[in-house]
Amino acid sequence: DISAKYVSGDNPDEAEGFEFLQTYDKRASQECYLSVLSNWAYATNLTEENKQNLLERSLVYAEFQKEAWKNATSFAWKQFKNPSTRRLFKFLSILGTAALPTEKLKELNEISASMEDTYSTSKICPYSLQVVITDESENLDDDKSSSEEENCTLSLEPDITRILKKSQNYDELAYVWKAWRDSSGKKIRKRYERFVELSNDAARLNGFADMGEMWRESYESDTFLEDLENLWKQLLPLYENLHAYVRRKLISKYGNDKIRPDGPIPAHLLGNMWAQDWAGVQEFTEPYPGKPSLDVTPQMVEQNMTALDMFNISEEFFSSLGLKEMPPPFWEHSVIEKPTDREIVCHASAWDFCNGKDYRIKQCTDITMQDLITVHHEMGHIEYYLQYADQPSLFREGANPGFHEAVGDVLALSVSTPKHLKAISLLNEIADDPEGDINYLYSIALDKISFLPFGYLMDLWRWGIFSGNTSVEEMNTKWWELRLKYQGVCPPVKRTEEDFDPGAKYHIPGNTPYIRYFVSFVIQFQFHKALCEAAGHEGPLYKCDIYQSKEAGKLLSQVLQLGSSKPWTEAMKIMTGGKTNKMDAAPIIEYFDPLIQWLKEQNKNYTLGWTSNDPTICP
Ligand SMILES: CC(=O)N[C@@H](CC(=O)O)C(=O)NC[C@H](CC1(C(=O)N[C@@H](Cc2ccc(O)cc2)C(=O)O)CCCC1)C(=O)O
Ligand SMILES: [Zn+2]
Repeated sequence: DISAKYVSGDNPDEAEGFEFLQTYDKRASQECYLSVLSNWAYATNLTEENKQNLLERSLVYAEFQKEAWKNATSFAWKQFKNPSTRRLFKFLSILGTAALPTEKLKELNEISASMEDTYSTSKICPYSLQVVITDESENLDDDKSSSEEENCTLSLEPDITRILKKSQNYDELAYVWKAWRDSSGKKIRKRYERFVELSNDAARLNGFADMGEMWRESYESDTFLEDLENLWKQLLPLYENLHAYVRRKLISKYGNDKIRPDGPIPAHLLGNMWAQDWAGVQEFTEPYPGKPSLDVTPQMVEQNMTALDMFNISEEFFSSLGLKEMPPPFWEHSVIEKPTDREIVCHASAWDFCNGKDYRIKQCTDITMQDLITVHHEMGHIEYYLQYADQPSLFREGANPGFHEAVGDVLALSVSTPKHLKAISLLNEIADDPEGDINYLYSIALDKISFLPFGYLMDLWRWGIFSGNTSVEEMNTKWWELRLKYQGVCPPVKRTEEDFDPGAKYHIPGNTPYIRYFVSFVIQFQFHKALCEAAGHEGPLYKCDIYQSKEAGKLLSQVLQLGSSKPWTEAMKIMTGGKTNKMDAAPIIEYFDPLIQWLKEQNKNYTLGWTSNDPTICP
């Protein structure tokens, strides 16, 4: 509800505008609830009926939004005196895809739901069967009975994810890497091309040049693109040093006939389907082997930990800071384990049902440390929803999307410390010495530093498509040019324009913008530094654990309660105690400094960086 603080100035139009907002706010929450509920029903049970319900409900919601938009834009809201009222109208004046004529909106939603379905139900055959199912059903050996396909039941989560982490067989990894792309991305290329056209139609109806520009609006900054480029320039040395070290370790494992000492790293060897985090190679590349492992997965399994235990551990961290606990409907309606009786979207997600009561997480939780971190990430979204629940519906968003992505990860930076893991008896012993510290920083770098170029290039690629700088005929070639330029990785098998590798990553068929994660991976260290200072931490930043600090919780809560009621620059100023209102790479560089010095020493006689004259195949 909109409290009296939005009382209008003396302008009669403004008083009427204020009344309109009150009515709108109530209706918006109701319509939002129904829309989210139908979205949830489909995501947790991918049936044709649920898809149809979702598509119908989406059209009803669009009609409501169009109606509200017509009313809102009939006011001269830019002259309104009250800044919050003006801000509410500003948000209302961007209609989004609901601006499309009904037929086009129907087509857009239909394509969106079907791409999500294809991605979420994609399966591949095990390496032992060596059968690659593609549209042309070019089975290597035609007389293989169709029963082969029945054995082809490996899904991304948890099966393929586990293989990519565990297998160290070059050819098996290459097979799985290709088979996944054939069964997911390749199948949606045509639909995605049409999806881009319709998205751009919608963007132009909202007064934007293309959908990329409409997405960037969320950052309310006309220096956003150059700010990002500046951050990347500051972070590239960290990434190059990690890349050079890991490449050397992989060469000694797989042989220098597989990886050039000055070349890109084959993308399938880094323990992750998209090479976006390299935690999977920690075991055999860590600086000081033989130290107690920092991956507590074995202990979690040994203690018979359940998904529910993991959620309770996470909630306890939030409440230890004095933040809000998960409300009863959360525990009642969340789906935290992969069901066995139906197909669902396994990609983890947090949901706000817009009624101030119902909040849920959907996660096919695996009993691993990585998934314990993901639980904190998702619960961070829920905490943000809870903190801004009293804002008007239009302000129930993150200060910017990067803020929303940073909340859970900030807490996870404390949870991951050996000290904390020991405190919750997930680690028996810790190597509390300089070598142990380097191993620890290395394990966090494999999550955070390795991610940076991927977090950046995903939307560099998509903005290029939306703007037309990248033509649809060269989508895959452009993708691999960016993957080479920023990530220094290459495809183990030849890629052509028959393929559509970006489509093999959830956020492309899921149409979720991605630059939010690059922003988050930078600002979460600004937040960590600020919260550690509030908690009275002394010593190196990477040793800080804000657990049980009510002061840290108070500062975080002050920022989260704002939602999107103020520009994110003001929220950043509050978080940093007035130090800055910008994204700043200094805290992440400070955090990893001991590791960077160590890596520079290790790399001093070796080549940094990479070259390749064909981005579409490893040299
Ligand atoms: C209804 C709805 O959609 N809700 C939104 C939240 C909201 O907008 O309110 C939502 O739940 N989005 C899902 C998405 C899931 C994950 C993800 O996609 N992560 C990125 C990048 C990354 C990787 C490592 C990491 O530590 C942090 C981020 C990837 O996996 O590539 C998967 C695991 C982690 C987060 C998410 O939670 O952001
Ligand atoms: Zn998130």
